[in-house]
Amino acid sequence: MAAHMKESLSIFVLGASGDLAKKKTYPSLLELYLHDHLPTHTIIVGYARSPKTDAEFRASIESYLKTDDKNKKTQFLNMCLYRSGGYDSIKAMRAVSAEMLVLEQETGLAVQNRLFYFAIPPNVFIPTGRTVKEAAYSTRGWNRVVVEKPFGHDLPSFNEMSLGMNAIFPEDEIYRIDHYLGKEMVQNLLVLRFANVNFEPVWNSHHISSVVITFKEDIGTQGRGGYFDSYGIIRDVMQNHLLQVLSLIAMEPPVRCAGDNFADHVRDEKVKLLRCIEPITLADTVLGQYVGNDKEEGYLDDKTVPQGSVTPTFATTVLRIKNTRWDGVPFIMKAGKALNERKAEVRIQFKPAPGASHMFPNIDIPRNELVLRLQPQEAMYMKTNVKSPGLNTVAVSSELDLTYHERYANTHMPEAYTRLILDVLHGKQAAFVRDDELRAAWEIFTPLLHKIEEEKIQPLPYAFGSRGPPESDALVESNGFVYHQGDYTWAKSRSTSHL
Ligand SMILES: NC(=O)C1=CN([C@@H]2O[C@H](COP(=O)(O)OP(=O)(O)OC[C@H]3O[C@@H](n4cnc5c(N)ncnc54)[C@H](OP(=O)(O)O)[C@@H]3O)[C@@H](O)[C@H]2O)C=CC1
Ligand SMILES: O=C1O[C@H](COP(=O)(O)O)[C@@H](O)[C@H](O)[C@H]1O
Repeated sequence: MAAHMKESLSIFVLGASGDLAKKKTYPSLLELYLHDHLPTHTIIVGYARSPKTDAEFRASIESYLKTDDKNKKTQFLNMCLYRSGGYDSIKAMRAVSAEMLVLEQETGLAVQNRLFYFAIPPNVFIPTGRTVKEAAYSTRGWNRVVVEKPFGHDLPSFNEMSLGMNAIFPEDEIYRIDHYLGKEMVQNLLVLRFANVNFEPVWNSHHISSVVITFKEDIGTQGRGGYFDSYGIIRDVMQNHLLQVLSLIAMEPPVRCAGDNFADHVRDEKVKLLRCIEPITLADTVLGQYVGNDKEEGYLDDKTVPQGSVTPTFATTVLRIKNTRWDGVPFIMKAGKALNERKAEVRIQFKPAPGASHMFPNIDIPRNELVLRLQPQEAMYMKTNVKSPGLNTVAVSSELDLTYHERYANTHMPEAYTRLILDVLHGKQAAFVRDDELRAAWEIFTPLLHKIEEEKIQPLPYAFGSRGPPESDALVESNGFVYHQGDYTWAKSRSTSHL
């Protein structure tokens, strides 16, 4: 019998009535179901405070479940139950657990695994954790708990949460999701760096002049300003998603990148790297907040944002890694909402080719850049200088280009959450964040966050739909990034630029 038929699985989605559950958790569970990654005997029980019948709950998630296969969608919805109760109610949770036990026992399978997905706000993690542990843990299989950010607000609050969670669950049962670790290009980083001969020799301060990690959204807070305002862009994406990407770009080679028990090899290297990063300073940071125009409202126009808020919706900051490989190479993070485009990318800019300016006098030769575009449309391209084809002898900036949707046109690209939930089912922790990683991450960001908040630093205004405050480009430029003003355009548009 295949392994996934020998064990039953009960998935408890705590906070099932909320936004995250609807938009991410259930659609990813459906994706796993459609691709036959859920055990044959799977039950999904949603749990939250609001009372709803199964039918009402199914109706509330139905429109978020995207598939053309109506039969499968109905079958999936029939697997989804819903029960209500308080997050600290042992009695209510026990009743749900007893009901699940009956269904598990009906399968006749001896191994009964349980996954608890915490799609709930962090202030109820600990009471929920206690309730689940006491009232719903399986005694006949594994138990795994998936938790979502934010993992604290700063170092002291993280330490408090970590103490509370660690008193309930051992580390190998906790899966802290950072969904950026589930993105295709992020998952690709280990293979790209360590399974190729060409990158590792130049992956250091001798050849790389700067690394820019960019996150841009072209929408504002859209009524979610209440949540966003107490976090700001630094906590929302930099301290977690972008720092995870940075860690994988910059860490030393792990002992193993695949096979059994490799998770801690990778996570050990990430922690080691994070501990070499100096706390960020305000002098190395530009903060911005978007203002509206005739079409779009500004941040302060969002009714859910407190009047006069100085929360940054944009930030550029420089991280300095003090180790043998990277000393002197600025790692620049840029992130913002309400900008000119939606994009997440890593841009590794190389130093000028030695002697090139002497050999090609009066020619402005752009820097080589390796660009890893995480979204939209995954791509990896190396901006490379070549002679223009034909009789002409001028140089052109071109690219060695791997565009995923062209090269892997028929490959299914799962959602980040889908890959990560599948890893949980397989007990793989490499793409989840360990407790000590988070502590090291907060150590880098907390002094800056406290300074911004204590001194109420006023962010610079930038227009909705712009590239952010111009002071950001000045900071990036002063850290050695060279923006080539030429007219390079991607070959797709069938034009090239002459140097
Ligand atoms: N396979 C593919 O899909 C490929 C696509 N392309 C496309 O071709 C286009 C050009 O690519 P590329 O040259 O890599 O990217 P861009 O020209 O968009 O950006 C280059 C870098 O310069 C920064 N920048 C942009 N404008 C300025 C400015 N005025 N001052 C200072 N810095 C600036 C950008 O920052 P910021 O992001 O903050 O604006 C970015 O870091 C892009 O649309 C790219 O997606 C190229 C190659 C392959
Ligand atoms: O965690 C978050 O991420 C999203 C961006 O995720 P993406 O996969 O669409 O890039 C961001 O919009 C949100 O503010 C933040 O909390």
